[in-house]
Amino acid sequence: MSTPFFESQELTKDFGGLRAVNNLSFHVQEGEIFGLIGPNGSGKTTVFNLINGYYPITSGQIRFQGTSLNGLPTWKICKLGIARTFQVVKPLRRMTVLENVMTAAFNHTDSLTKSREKALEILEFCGLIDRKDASAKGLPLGDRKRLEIARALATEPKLLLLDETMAGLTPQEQADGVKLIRKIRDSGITIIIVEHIMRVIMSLCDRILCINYGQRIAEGRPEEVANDPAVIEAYLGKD
Ligand SMILES: Nc1ncnc2c1ncn2[C@@H]1O[C@H](COP(=O)(O)OP(=O)(O)OP(=O)(O)O)[C@@H](O)[C@H]1O
Repeated sequence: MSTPFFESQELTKDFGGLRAVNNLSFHVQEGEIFGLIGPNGSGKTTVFNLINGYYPITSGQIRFQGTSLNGLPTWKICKLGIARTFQVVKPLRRMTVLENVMTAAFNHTDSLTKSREKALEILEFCGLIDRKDASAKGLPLGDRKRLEIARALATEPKLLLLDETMAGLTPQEQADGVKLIRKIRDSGITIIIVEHIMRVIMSLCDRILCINYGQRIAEGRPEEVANDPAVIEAYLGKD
């Protein structure tokens, strides 16, 4: 059997007495958009924090292109080709949009010229080029979310973890966001996306894993997961 592009095996995370992620196994194929959904507090962001090394794993394994990520620091995981965005976006406020993206581009180069070239290319790709000289602190939310994605892309990931990039956006901004995410995948980057907006998840994902209390409750194609009684119960309750 060939090595999976990304795999989590029996992943578990305890915060004291709270088991936030419980024996969670899944894999992602290269080129997929893979959705991770579940009610509030079900463990989605914690899974991202384990993948990118922000929290140590309690037990289990995470492998990326055959390499174990267990125990690696976040910067090494980023160098291996995994980038993420954060639910609450925090750009470097005193820098411009371009400078923000340049700092991320230094992941692969020491050259100012090359980081600038890379950042300009990414800003063009993300539809932010007209904002390049704007201060990051004054950006409206839609642009701040795009900047967050641009900064992640500038690290040149093979796998991108998107954490609620659509929250708080207008329907038009969401539609533009969906287009951008498809364009990112079409450029050869595999995506795991955490998102509460079901319209977005259903239209984007090849496969979806739904978790509750840190445990798998369903996995499959979007329509299969959306119609799964365990998923409906987790979101809406039993009655
Ligand atoms: N650093 C931490 N210390 C203690 N408990 C934590 C910590 N981080 C998360 N938790 C707990 O772990 C559980 C899972 O939280 P997590 O943020 O991963 O859920 P989530 O599915 O991303 O939620 P949401 O959809 O609301 O963002 C929750 O009960 C949360 O309170």
